[in-house]
Amino acid sequence: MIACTIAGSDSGGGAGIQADLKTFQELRVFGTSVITALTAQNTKGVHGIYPATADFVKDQLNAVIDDFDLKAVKTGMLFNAEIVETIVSVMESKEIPLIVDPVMIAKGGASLLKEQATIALKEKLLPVATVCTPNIPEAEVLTGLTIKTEEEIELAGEYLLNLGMQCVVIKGGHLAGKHAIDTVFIRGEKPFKMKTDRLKTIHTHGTGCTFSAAITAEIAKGKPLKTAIIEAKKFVQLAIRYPLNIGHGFGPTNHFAYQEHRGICDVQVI
Ligand SMILES: Nc1ncnc2c1ncn2[C@@H]1O[C@H](COP(=O)(O)OP(=O)(O)OP(=O)(O)O)[C@@H](O)[C@H]1O
Ligand SMILES: Cc1ncc(CO)c(N)n1
Repeated sequence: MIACTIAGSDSGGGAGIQADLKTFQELRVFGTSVITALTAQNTKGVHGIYPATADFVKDQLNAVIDDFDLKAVKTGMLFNAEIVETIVSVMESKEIPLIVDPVMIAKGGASLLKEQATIALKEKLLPVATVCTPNIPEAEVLTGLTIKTEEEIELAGEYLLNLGMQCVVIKGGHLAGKHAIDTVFIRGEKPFKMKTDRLKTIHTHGTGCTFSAAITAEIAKGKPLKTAIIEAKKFVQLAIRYPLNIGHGFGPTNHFAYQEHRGICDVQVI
C-alpha cells in the first residue's frame, strides 16, 4: 500500500514529513512525500522557514502521482495560499482519499500557515477533502465559533461537514480535563467520541501530524473510516504514553510504541 504526505520538513524529526513517514512505516504503508517547506526546527521551537515554490510542490506531487497507485494522501503544513491552491488544482480531479490536517501554529507559537492561506484552505481545499482533523484552535479559526462546550463542538463539526467533507475529527488535546476526548463526525452517521486518559507529559511535539498520518495509513490499507480513525487514535495514544525523552524542549512522540506495546491501549468509543 502506498500513501503520500504533503507537508513541511521538521529537522527535529518529531513532526511534519518526518513524523508522517515514520508513522506510515510503522503501520506498514510505503510512504512518499511532497515537501512544502523546510523548517529549521527542534523540540525547543521553529528557528526558520524556507518554503518551496508552488511550482516545485506541483512537480513533486505530479512525480509521485504519475508513478504510484496512491491509496491515500494527507496534507500538513502548507504555508501559503499558492501552495494550497496548487494542491487543490492537482487533487480535485483525483479519486484519492485526501486527509487534511489544517496545521496553523506550531506548539511553540510559530505560524505555519499565512492568513490568506487559511482562507484558501477553508474555501478551496476543505471542499475536496475526505477527512479533516482540526484541533480546537484550528476549528475555531475555520468556523468562526468559540469552542468550549460539547454543544459548540457539535456545531463546529456540523459546520465543517457542510463544507463538503465526509468526516471531521475535532481533537480535544487542547481542552482541559482528566481525559483527552476527540469527537468524530461522519456524514450520515451519529457522531461518536474517542476517550483516553489525558497523559501528563511535555512530549507532545507532532501529536497532530502523527494522528492524521495514522488515519491516512489505515485508510490506505482499505480500512473503513471509523475503524481507521479508532486505530489511529490508539497509535497516537501509545506514541504519547511511551515517550522517548529526547531533546531539551517539548519532545517528540514515540513512533515505535505501537508495534512494541500492541494491544494494550484502551480507546473508549462512546
Ligand atoms: N496529553 C495528552 N494525553 C492524551 N492524548 C493527547 C494528549 N494531547 C493530545 N492528545 C491526543 O493527541 C491527538 C492529537 O491532538 P492535538 O490536539 O495535540 O493535536 P495538534 O494540536 O494538532 O498537534 P500538533 O501540535 O502536532 O499540531 C488527539 O487524539 C488528542 O486527543
Ligand atoms: C513541519 C511541521 N509541521 C507541522 C507541525 C505541527 O506540529 C510542526 N511543528 N512542524
